[in-house]
Amino acid sequence: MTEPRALTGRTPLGLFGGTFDPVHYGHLRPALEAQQALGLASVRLLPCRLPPHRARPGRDAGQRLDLLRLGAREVPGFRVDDRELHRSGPSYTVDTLRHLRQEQGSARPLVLLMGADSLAGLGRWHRWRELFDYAHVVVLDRPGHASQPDGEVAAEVAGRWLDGPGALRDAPAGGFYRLPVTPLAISATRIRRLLAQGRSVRFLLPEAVRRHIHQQGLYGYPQV
Ligand SMILES: Nc1ncnc2c1ncn2[C@@H]1O[C@H](COP(=O)(O)OP(=O)(O)OP(=O)(O)O)[C@@H](O)[C@H]1O
Ligand SMILES: O=C(O)c1ccc[n+]([C@@H]2O[C@H](COP(=O)([O-])O)[C@@H](O)[C@H]2O)c1
Repeated sequence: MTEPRALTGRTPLGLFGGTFDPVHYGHLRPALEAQQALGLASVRLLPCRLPPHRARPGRDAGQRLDLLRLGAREVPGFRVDDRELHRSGPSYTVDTLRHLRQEQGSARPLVLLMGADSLAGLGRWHRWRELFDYAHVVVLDRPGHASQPDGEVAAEVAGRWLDGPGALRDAPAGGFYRLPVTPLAISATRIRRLLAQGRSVRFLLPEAVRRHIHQQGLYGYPQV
C-alpha cells in the first residue's frame, strides 16, 4: 500500500480500527488531530469484518467499506486498509498488528489509535497485552468516557506512559499515551437512530458519505 509521504524506517504509522457503520466526523477529526500532533506519516483506517465485542453490524463489510472510502478521501494523509475484511472469524486487533509488524519491519513505530470508550473495554480484548509487543497505544478523548485506564489495564500500562509524542519514535512499540482531541459527541449509533427517525445527519459526517447513504438507501430512510 502506498503512503502519502515517503516513509523512512522510523516514521510512525497510525492505525485506527473500527466498525465504521457509518464513518463520521467523530472518527475523522480525532484521527486527523492525532496524525498532526503525533507526526504520523499516514493513518490507516481498518474496517473490521466481524467486531469481536458487539452485535454483527447491520451493513455488510462492502457497504461499510464504500462509506469509509468516501470519508477517507477527504483527508490526504488517510488510507483505507481492508485486510480485516479478507479474514474469517472475529477481527482480532492483535492478529492485524502482527501482520502489519511483519510487513513494516521491526524498526517502524506503529501507533494504534483508539477512542476512550475502546480503552474502557481493552482488558477484554483477545490477547490484549500482546498489542504492546507490536504497537504503541494512543487513546483519544471521547466525551462521556474516561481517558484514564483502570484495573488490569492501568497496571499493565503503569510503566509504559510516554512523556510526549516525540517518544513514539524512540521505540517501535510498547508505549502508552493519551492525546486530548476536540471533543465531538458524535456516534454511529446516534447517526443510525437519526436516520431511523427520518431526521437529518448533515454536518455529523462527510457530505459524500451522507449522499451515498441516501442514494443507496443503506439505512432505509428517505433523504432529509
Ligand atoms: N466521537 C468520537 N470521539 C473519539 N473517538 C471516537 C468517536 N467515535 C468513535 N471513536 C473511536 O473510533 C473507533 C471506531 O469506533 P466505531 O466504528 O465503533 O464508532 P462508534 O461511533 O463508536 O460506533 P457505534 O455507535 O456503532 O458503537 C473506536 O476506537 C472509537 O472509540
Ligand atoms: O481484538 C479484540 O479483541 C477487539 C475487541 C474489541 C474491539 N476491537 C477492535 O477495536 C476497534 C473498534 O471496535 P468497535 O467495536 O468500537 O467498532 C475495531 O477495529 C475492533 O476490531 C478489537
